[in-house]
Amino acid sequence: MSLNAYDGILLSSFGGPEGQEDVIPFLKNVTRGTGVPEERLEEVAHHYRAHNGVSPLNEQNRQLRAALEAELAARGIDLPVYWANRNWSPYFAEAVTEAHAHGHRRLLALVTSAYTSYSGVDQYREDFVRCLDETGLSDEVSIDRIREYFDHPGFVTPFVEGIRDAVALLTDEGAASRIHVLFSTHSIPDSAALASGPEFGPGGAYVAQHRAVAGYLSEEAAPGIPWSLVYQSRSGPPSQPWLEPDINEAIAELAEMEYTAVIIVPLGFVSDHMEVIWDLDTEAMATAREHGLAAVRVPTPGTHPAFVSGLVDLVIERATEAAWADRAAVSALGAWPDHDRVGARTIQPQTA
Ligand SMILES: CC1=C(CCC(=O)O)c2cc3nc(cc4[nH]c(cc5[nH]c(cc1n2)c(C)c5CCC(=O)O)c(CCC(=O)O)c4C)C(CCC(=O)O)=C3C
Ligand SMILES: [Fe+2]
Repeated sequence: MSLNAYDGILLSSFGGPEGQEDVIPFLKNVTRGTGVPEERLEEVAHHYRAHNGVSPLNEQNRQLRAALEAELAARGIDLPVYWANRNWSPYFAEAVTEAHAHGHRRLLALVTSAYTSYSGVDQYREDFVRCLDETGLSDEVSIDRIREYFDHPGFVTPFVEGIRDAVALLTDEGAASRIHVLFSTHSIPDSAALASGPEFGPGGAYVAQHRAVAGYLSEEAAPGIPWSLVYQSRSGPPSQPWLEPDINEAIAELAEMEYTAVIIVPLGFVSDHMEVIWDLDTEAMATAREHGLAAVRVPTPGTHPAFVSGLVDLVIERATEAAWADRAAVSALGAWPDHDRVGARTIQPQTA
């Protein structure tokens, strides 16, 4: 298949440290210009230190790139996949310079972030603009960015399977009578949530998207089991309001309400990176144990075949400018709109 609209894919991610000596420089990159307090940085440094200073994220992205290459090849689509990050090497400027040197000019960015937020959308746009400026390639290279895929079948299918497995496991263990599903995502400041799409009310598009997918997953994979949307990985100064409740507080409250088991769904995350293996597998699991609750953490999409193939479907959808009605989406919000192009002389608006 020839997809003339693009000649390369830019797998775009957050980046993470690859050894103890990277931890502090990485955290400085992440928090530059933000009001994250010193105590919080030390706390988070400790999470990385406990894993030899290595974030699992980079290896997960290398595996995702390999899986995408295999899926593209299997479908006869000739597009190279470049991988680059916001906060750690390989940085966007390196990958875009390399892509340009190989003769590629029209890149499509697949971002490892499924929802609308500053971190997941606008900040990537700023990264792309800056990297084209820095490399002097703004006139030659363009970068389009795939739409938010929070309700694409490729992203939700791994969660459907994981939740069904967790229900079955807890039912076998006899804890079924009082299960609660906790859909967990990254807390962000209330003001940032609102700014993600004020037309959706106080939590903005960010909260509306999570609620929509959680509702779908509940019906599809855990019908009749109560659920709630909870938040994790709060940062920033204590004086600033962030989305609540925190997952650990929610677990304590469920124990008081005589629930006996929780299913923890890492709904906001694409792979098992540090926020998942520390804040959920280490902290939230310990909280559940303290309160005598059985707990199962569902896998993230990672390199699940449905996710990988869904990402390739999204590439095809964008490259062929698929009709709106043909764009896959499982939630009531429908397929999220495309974003405008960055670079290549003009910023061309994409029409829906
Ligand atoms: C919405 C969101 C996502 C999901 C969407 C997306 O993927 O973008 C996300 C992902 C991630 N966040 C990550 C790591 C960190 N995030 C931090 C800080 C912050 N995150 C925020 C939000 C988000 N973060 C915010 C509002 C801050 C406060 C500072 C600021 O206003 O920017 C800090 C600094 C320390 C701290 O404050 O916790 C670290 C180290 C990693 C890598 C994990 C690994 O290494 O395996 C990943 C995938
Ligand atoms: Fe973060």
